[in-house]
Amino acid sequence: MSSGESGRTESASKTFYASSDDTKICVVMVGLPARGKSLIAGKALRYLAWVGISARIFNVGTYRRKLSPHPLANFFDPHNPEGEKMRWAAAEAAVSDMLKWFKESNGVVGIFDATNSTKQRRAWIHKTCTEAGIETLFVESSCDDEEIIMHNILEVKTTSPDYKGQDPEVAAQDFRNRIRNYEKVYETIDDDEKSYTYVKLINVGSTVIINQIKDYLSSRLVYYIQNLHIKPRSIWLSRHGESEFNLTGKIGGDSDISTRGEAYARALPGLLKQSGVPPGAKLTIWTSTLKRTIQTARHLAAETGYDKLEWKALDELDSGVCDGLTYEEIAEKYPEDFAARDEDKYNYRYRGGESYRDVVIRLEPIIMELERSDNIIIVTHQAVLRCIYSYFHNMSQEQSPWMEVPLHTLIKLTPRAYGTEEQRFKANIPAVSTWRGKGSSAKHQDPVDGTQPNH
Ligand SMILES: O=P(O)(O)OC[C@H]1O[C@@](CO)(OP(=O)(O)O)[C@@H](O)[C@@H]1O
Repeated sequence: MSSGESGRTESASKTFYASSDDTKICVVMVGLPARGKSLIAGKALRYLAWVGISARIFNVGTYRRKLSPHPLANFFDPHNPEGEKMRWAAAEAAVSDMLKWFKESNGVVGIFDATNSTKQRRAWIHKTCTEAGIETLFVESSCDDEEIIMHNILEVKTTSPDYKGQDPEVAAQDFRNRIRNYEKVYETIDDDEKSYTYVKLINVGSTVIINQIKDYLSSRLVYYIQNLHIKPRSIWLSRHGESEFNLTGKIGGDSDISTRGEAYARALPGLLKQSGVPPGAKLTIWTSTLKRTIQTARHLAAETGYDKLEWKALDELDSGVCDGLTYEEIAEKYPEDFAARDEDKYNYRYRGGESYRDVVIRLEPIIMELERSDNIIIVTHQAVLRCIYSYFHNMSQEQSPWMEVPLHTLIKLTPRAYGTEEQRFKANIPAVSTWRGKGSSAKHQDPVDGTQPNH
């Protein structure tokens, strides 16, 4: 949009991908138990939700639990007819619900989370989906790293509802026996299935084999999945130190940091250390190309020797014709725009500028790179930080643009098997609050009582 055109709210239904493309995909997870399938499924779901694609997981285990809530390992023995019957019934119920969801809720990506361990089962899913006009993407996760398998057995499976209230040691032993039963019939995806679209992940992220990717959405998904790894690491997020514009309540711009902002920049190396960086860990500093983030990371880079990278994609949301104005001035000059932004902040695009939706789209390569990377500290801006944070915490599009992200605070995120762990470290250096509540055009507002600056 060129500068001067009126700001407008993009249709919320518009997704990241071309709206004319009506591809529907069933992502079929494949793999023995404890191979990280549900972890991959959960991450893919979070990514899809973040880029605005309607997606849902259909976990066959959840359906099976309705028929058999706490089965022992022999339930999964392929020679146990009773168990076999129930497992098929559960798979059929899940597929039937998934097809209904595609049709009635306009779903785009259904993730079919089960072992899908035989060629027969996969052929059935492929045929059922094809008949319904849905493409399939098989994602096989195999793993021969005993340490990873043991970790999955203990950390994930002993917390499964299947073993609720049981001694974790007994549960882990039973779960190992369950795996043995699956191994009796397990067939990896091979040349017999080369007409299928599939991705095979060996030891999550170390080796990837890709076959027959046919459309854009599948290629994005495969690219995302192949970037995943499960090595322990953390991601630190910080806004720049308080800027001269923050002090006067002006938005956007490329101002220097204030004296207090500089104090934060000097405190940042200590704050990062205090947050717990594993000894000898490799860490990279990412900033935007704007002065206030570069100045904030300056001492950190000099004192630690960590590599530093400037990303244009991390620049603050472009506020177009409103750049350099205060919220009060915007409300006065562009009252309709001001109200429209409050009405739907995620989708509202500034005249000649961007919306939060636009920022998410330009941040996609950052997320891909983050998934591939080890420890990263990102020094960026309020709106950009909200978008990145909402990816890790699966925060809704309505909520994320209103989230409070205080200045002079370091956020440490550590991805875990299910969800992201968070710790916050506040530098004891005062700063204004740049948070603004709906309907307000106050220069500085405290999110708690809505009136006080955060000094
Ligand atoms: O979307 P809202 O809530 O307006 O927040 C974004 C604004 O945050 C600010 C501060 O008010 O970012 P920044 O951290 O870069 O200083 C503005 O520059 C930017 O326009």
